[in-house]
Amino acid sequence: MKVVVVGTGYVGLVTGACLAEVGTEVVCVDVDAAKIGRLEQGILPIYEPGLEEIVVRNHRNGRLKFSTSLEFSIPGASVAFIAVGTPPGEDGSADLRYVLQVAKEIGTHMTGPLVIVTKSTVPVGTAVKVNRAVKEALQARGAQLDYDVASNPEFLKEGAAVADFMKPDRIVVGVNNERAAKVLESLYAPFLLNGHPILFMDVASAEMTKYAANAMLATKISFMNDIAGLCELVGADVNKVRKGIGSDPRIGHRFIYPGIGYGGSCFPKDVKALIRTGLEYDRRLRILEAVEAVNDDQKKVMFDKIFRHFDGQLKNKTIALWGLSFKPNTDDMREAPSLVLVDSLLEAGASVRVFDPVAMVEARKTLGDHVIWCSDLYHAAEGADAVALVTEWNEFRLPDWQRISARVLFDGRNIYDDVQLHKNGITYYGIGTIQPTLQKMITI
Ligand SMILES: NC(=O)c1ccc[n+]([C@@H]2O[C@H](COP(=O)([O-])OP(=O)(O)OC[C@H]3O[C@@H](n4cnc5c(N)ncnc54)[C@H](O)[C@@H]3O)[C@@H](O)[C@H]2O)c1
Ligand SMILES: O=c1ccn([C@@H]2O[C@H](COP(=O)(O)OP(=O)(O)O[C@H]3O[C@H](CO)[C@@H](O)[C@H](O)[C@H]3O)[C@@H](O)[C@H]2O)c(=O)[nH]1
Repeated sequence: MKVVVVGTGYVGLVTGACLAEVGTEVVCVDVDAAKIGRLEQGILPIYEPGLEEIVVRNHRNGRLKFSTSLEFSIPGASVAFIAVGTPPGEDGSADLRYVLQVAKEIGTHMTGPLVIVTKSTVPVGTAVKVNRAVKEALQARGAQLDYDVASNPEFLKEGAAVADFMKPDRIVVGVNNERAAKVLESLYAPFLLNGHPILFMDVASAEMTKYAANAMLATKISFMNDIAGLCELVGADVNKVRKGIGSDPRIGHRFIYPGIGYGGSCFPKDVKALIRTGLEYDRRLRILEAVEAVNDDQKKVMFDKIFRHFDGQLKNKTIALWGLSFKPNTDDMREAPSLVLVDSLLEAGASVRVFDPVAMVEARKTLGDHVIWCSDLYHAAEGADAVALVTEWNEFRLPDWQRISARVLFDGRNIYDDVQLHKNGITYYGIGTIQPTLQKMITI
């Protein structure tokens, strides 16, 4: 089977490479000619563990091709995935212009029967718009070709994208007829060997499933961040509370880690878009409004702790940041909480030294020369008054504290052991853990 994937970002490139890996003939198409040129040479536009290997291997063996031309790529394809961005518009709604542009191009260039699949995250009703755009483009050229429009939202996580795609918990497919279902079932058959299901449903439900999944995960995180804030006030330790509640299988251990707020290209924008869809139907999604508000506040929590610790005097203070990306194992800086923290620190007059294992090139595009770029965690900590752990990269987990002169540590992801840090003479602030002032009171 031949497949065209339009858009070679996180989703499109991973989809194309993983489909090629199991034997499908794939052409990945993108308007960004420089990106396509680099991909042809085996240079990837993003850092994603395991991706380079399968891209290069399948490109070499000829199953994975790259092109800037949908016109030349689409003949002979049975499936066309639309995997372009759906960034938030000014009112928070998903901007569908790229999706509909691609739909129009597909209608303009398709030459035979085709299943057109939206893989981008799109609000309910988008498949209808895609259908209309394809139909109009076909009519404009006087062509009559069979096609179906299906919805197949993607659930991969950045940093684990290849593993998530190769071994999905489930594959959700929204279809209008049996014909499209059969094509997609055979395309995905190699990924279902681990027993996880392909869930067929109507198109609107598939589109909604994606937003509901991300909204639920974001809700779990904001809920825990709210509880973490209360833990600090009452003198409880959220790490213990997390284990205590996670052990109930109805709650589960995953996605209940407090931190400095969720970031990335999905949760913030998808929560916004779902709230917006609610408003279009005159229905306020009050839980999600709170989820978003809690997250906005959570991104400021670490700065507030630093500010209070230094009695509001951050001029002439140097703060070292460990990690910049919105989560480990990615260089994605979209909506990264580190950006909010850096802004606040600079505004308060602090100087900021930063190190991230892979996101520095990407981060430099936003932070420029406003921070001091360092070569590793120890270099970042050199001469710093405090260290702030922002992203829980593995290489930050076991530092040699003897090499760190700063006597205060702000742990934005609760990865360190406060007792061990105290032994090393370091004052420790976690998120939702027992704070130093209260620790002293408890000791007294
Ligand atoms: N990033 C994720 O982890 C993730 C996971 C699941 C779903 N999604 C959703 O998938 C979609 C894509 O996300 P992403 O992070 O891969 O986006 P991205 O911004 O990384 O990549 C989008 C790509 O589409 C290309 N493009 C734009 N218009 C085009 C056109 N007309 N023709 C060809 N190419 C075009 C861009 O050049 C870019 O390379 C979004 O809707 C997103 O919400 C993302
Ligand atoms: O317990 C947790 C889990 C995550 N996070 C934060 O939440 C954000 C998102 O993390 P994660 O979900 O792991 O990464 P994404 O790549 O954004 O993946 C989410 O967004 C994708 C795009 O829609 C979906 O496909 C995935 O299923 C969904 O997990 C990051 O800032 C994390 O630090 C927490 O604060 N606490």
